[in-house]
Amino acid sequence: MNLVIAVDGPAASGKGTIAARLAAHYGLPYLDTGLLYRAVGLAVLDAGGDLGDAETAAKAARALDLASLSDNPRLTDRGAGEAASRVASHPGVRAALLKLQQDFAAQAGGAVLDGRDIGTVIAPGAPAKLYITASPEVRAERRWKQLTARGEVIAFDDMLDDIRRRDARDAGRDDAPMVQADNAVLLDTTDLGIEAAFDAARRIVEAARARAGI
Ligand SMILES: Nc1ncnc2c1ncn2[C@@H]1O[C@H](COP(=O)(O)OP(=O)(O)O)[C@@H](O)[C@H]1O
Ligand SMILES: Nc1ccn([C@@H]2O[C@H](COP(=O)(O)OP(=O)(O)O)[C@@H](O)[C@H]2O)c(=O)n1
Repeated sequence: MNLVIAVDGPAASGKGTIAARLAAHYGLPYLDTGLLYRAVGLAVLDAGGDLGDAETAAKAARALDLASLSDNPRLTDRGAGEAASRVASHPGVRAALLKLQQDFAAQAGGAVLDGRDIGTVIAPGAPAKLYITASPEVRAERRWKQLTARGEVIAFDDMLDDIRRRDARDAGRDDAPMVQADNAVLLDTTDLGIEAAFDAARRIVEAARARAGI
C-alpha cells in the first residue's frame, strides 16, 4: 500500500505547515489543494464574474491552468481565501478538480495532500488521515500575523469574522463539506507550537504506518 497522508481541517489550523513538513520528512510529493480553489476564485474575479454563479465558476475550474499556481502571491491573500470558499461550494467546480487530485494521491510511492475533503472524498482509502484543528481565536491570530507580516491591513476582529464565516460555509455546504473522516485522528494545535504540532503529526503517521504495514 502507498503511504498516502490526508491532512484536513479548517482555515489557519496549521494543516499546510504540517502537511509540508510531513512531505519533506517522508520524501513525498505534496499538494496544497486549497490553492486549486483559490486559483479558480481569482480567475472568476479577474474575469469580472460572479462567484455565486455555478456555471461561471465551473467553467473557470475546467479551464484551470496549473502553471498559474506557482509563485502567485495573490493566491494566498485574504480575498483569494474568501473567493475560494465561495466557488468551492459549487459541485461543478469540485467535479472539475476531482481527477487531478485523485491522480496526485494515487501516484506510486504515495503523497501528502491537504484540504477539506482529502480523507473523505479525494483519498478515502488513505492509510494515514489527520484532522488538524485549533480554536477560532488562535487560528485568526495566526492568519492575522501571517497576512499583516506581508503588508495586508486587517483588523483582528474582521479576521476572526472571516474565519468563522469560512468555517460555517465550508462545513455547511452539501457537496464534500469540511468534516473529520471517521477514521481520521484529531490533532488540536491550539496550545502547540509548530515543532510540537509536527511531532504529534509524525507520531500519528507512524502509528498509521505500523497498522497498515508500510
Ligand atoms: N502550531 C502552530 N503554532 C503557531 N503558528 C502556526 C502553527 N502552525 C502554523 N502556524 C502559522 O500559522 C499560519 C497558518 O498556517 P498554515 O499552515 O498556512 O495553515 P492552514 O494550511 O491550515 O491554513 C502560518 O503563518 C504558519 O506559520
Ligand atoms: N480540498 C479542499 C481545499 C480547499 N477548499 C476550499 O478552499 C478554501 C481555501 O482553502 P485553503 O486550504 O487554501 O485555505 P486556508 O485553510 O489555507 O485558509 C477553503 O475555505 C475551502 O472552501 C475545499 O473546499 N476543498
